[in-house]
Amino acid sequence: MPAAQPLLELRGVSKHFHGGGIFKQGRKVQAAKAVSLTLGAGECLGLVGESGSGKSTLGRIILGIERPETGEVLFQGVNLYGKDKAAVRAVRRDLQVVFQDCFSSVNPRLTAGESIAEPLKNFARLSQREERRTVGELLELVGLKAGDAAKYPHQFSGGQLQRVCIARAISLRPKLIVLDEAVSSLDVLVQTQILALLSDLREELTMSYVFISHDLAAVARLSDRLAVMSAGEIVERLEDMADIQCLTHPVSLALLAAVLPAQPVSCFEQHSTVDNFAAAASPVQ
Ligand SMILES: Nc1ncnc2c1ncn2[C@@H]1O[C@H](COP(=O)(O)OP(=O)(O)OP(=O)(O)O)[C@@H](O)[C@H]1O
Repeated sequence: MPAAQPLLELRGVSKHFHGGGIFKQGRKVQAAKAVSLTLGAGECLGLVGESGSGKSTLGRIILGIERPETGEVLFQGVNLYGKDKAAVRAVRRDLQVVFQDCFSSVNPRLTAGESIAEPLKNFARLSQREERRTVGELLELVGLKAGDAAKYPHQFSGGQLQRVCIARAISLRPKLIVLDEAVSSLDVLVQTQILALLSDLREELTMSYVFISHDLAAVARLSDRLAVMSAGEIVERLEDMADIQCLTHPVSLALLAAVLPAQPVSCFEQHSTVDNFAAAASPVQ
C-alpha cells in the first residue's frame, strides 16, 4: 500500500432496505446515503448517531459483509466488493470486528482458547504448540491469564469475555477493527477498563479502529475523529475530538446533551480537552 493511501476509504456508499411489517411494506429505509470517509493507519474514527441512523449497517459495509448498492469500499487499496477475490482474501485477515454482545459472539461449546484460535486456524499455519503459546500470549495481552484458555464462556464475566473477544479479534494482528457498540453492554467501571485496554492495544499493535457507539462520552475517550450519522447520512464531522464542544448539528447536540455535565461550557467560553469532557461525562470511577 503506498504511504499516501488511506487504510480505509469509502466513496459514495449507499444502501437501503425495505421496511418490514404489515404497516410498513414497501417503506424504503435509507441506511447509508452517499457516505464518503477515510481512515489512516493507527487512527480511531468514532461513528455516533441515534438508534437506526445506519451505524451498524455502515460497520458491516466496512467489514465487507453488507454489499452497498452504490459506491466503493477500499481497504488497503483493495475494493472489498470488487472482482479480485484473491486480493480481497489477502486483506480480509487485516479486518476484524468486536460486537456488543460478547456472549452471542462466541460459541458456548468452545473454550476461550478454541475461540481465540479460530482465526489462527483459518489464516495462520501454526503447529499445535505454537497455537497454544500464541493463545496464551493473547490472553495475557488482554489482561487475562494463559490458563483461562481452558475456560468456557459461561465461566467468564461480561467484561472478561469481551477481553476474550478482543483477544480473538487481535489474534492475526489486524490493521483495522470495527468496534460495534463493543463496550455498550458493560457497566461503567468495566467499560473504562476495556476502553483503556483498547487504547493500549491500538498503540502497541498500531491498529486503527472504527468505533461505533451511541455513547458520545465513550467515543470521546478513544477516538481521534468523529462522524455523526442521521438517517444514513454523515451530518457532521470533527477532525479533532478536542473540538467536541463545537458540535452544531441538532443530532450531535442531542447526543452531547445526553452525556454533558449539568452546566456545559460553550465552545467560545472554554475550549475543553477531550479528557475534561470524557471525565465530566462519565461517573467517578
Ligand atoms: N437487514 C435489514 N433489513 C431491513 N432493514 C434493516 C436491515 N438492517 C438494518 N435495517 C434498517 O436500517 C436502518 C439502520 O439500521 P442500523 O442497524 O444500521 O442502525 P444503527 O444506527 O446501528 O442502530 P442501533 O444503534 O439501534 O443499532 C434501520 O432503520 C434498520 O431497521
